[in-house]
Amino acid sequence: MKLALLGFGKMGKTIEKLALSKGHTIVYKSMSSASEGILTEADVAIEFSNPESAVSNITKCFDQDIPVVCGTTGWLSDYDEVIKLCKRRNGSFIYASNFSVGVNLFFKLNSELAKLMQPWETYEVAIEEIHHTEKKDAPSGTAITIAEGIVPFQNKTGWTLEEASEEAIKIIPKRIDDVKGTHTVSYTSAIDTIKITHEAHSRDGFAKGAILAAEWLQQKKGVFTMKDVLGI
Ligand SMILES: NC(=O)C1=CN([C@@H]2O[C@H](COP(=O)(O)OP(=O)(O)OC[C@H]3O[C@@H](n4cnc5c(N)ncnc54)[C@H](O)[C@@H]3O)[C@@H](O)[C@H]2O)C=CC1
Ligand SMILES: O=C(O)C1=N[C@H](C(=O)O)C[C@H](O)C1
Repeated sequence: MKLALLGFGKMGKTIEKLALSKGHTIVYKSMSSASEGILTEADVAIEFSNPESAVSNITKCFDQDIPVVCGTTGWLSDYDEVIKLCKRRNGSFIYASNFSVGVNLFFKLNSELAKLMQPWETYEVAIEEIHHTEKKDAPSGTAITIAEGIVPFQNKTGWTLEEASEEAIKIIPKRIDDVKGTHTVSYTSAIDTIKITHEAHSRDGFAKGAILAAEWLQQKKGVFTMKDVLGI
């Protein structure tokens, strides 16, 4: 498969390494205004840039009829517009706040736990996310997806970075050195705490999942998620 990498930082470089080892080729790379290669030669584009650049990069791919796998977080206020555009252009698109298989299994576990905890009202749910100090957005996209998985079962309507309320789940973002990504969901009562944690040991899981999504998306039309890719 011929890949375009839109964004060539920590994730772009990890994806390049693992894609080459699977026999794929990189025909285009972009780092802000600088780019090398020809975008239209790509079978699929993988977009990991920053919250300000994601929408214009995705649009550029739709304009040139190139399927897009997007992992950039922090741009979701524009998600509905991007989906409408994808449908208008008959494009191909997958966004995931986290492409790692482990985190996608964790999302399922999180929803199951939220369902199990539903009748036990003395427990207060909270989410903690820890990432490296270069991370631009807070809370992490993954923490937002985790909150969305809890909301239907815990009589909440959303999340907050402030104090927890009747309606909102508290998310606590922490930034520490080179932490790759650790997410913990806790249910705390006066008596005890129940916790589940996913801890990424490297960026390889995110990159492998994004490549798997690109392989899956090639030749397909429409808007998909990692649930479609993994069949879970
Ligand atoms: N969905 C997932 O599984 C994961 C998502 N992420 C997200 O991916 C994004 C990138 O993460 P990192 O690679 O760690 O960041 P990074 O800061 O190391 O790399 C971003 C790169 O994008 C480049 N860039 C800036 N403007 C650009 C533009 N207009 N077009 C193309 N490239 C541009 C920068 O020069 C930089 O090299 C972040 O939003 C992060 O939260 C990170 C890891 C996993
Ligand atoms: O910026 C990162 O590094 C990560 N970002 C994603 C997020 O915001 O959830 C995924 C992963 O946790 C690493």
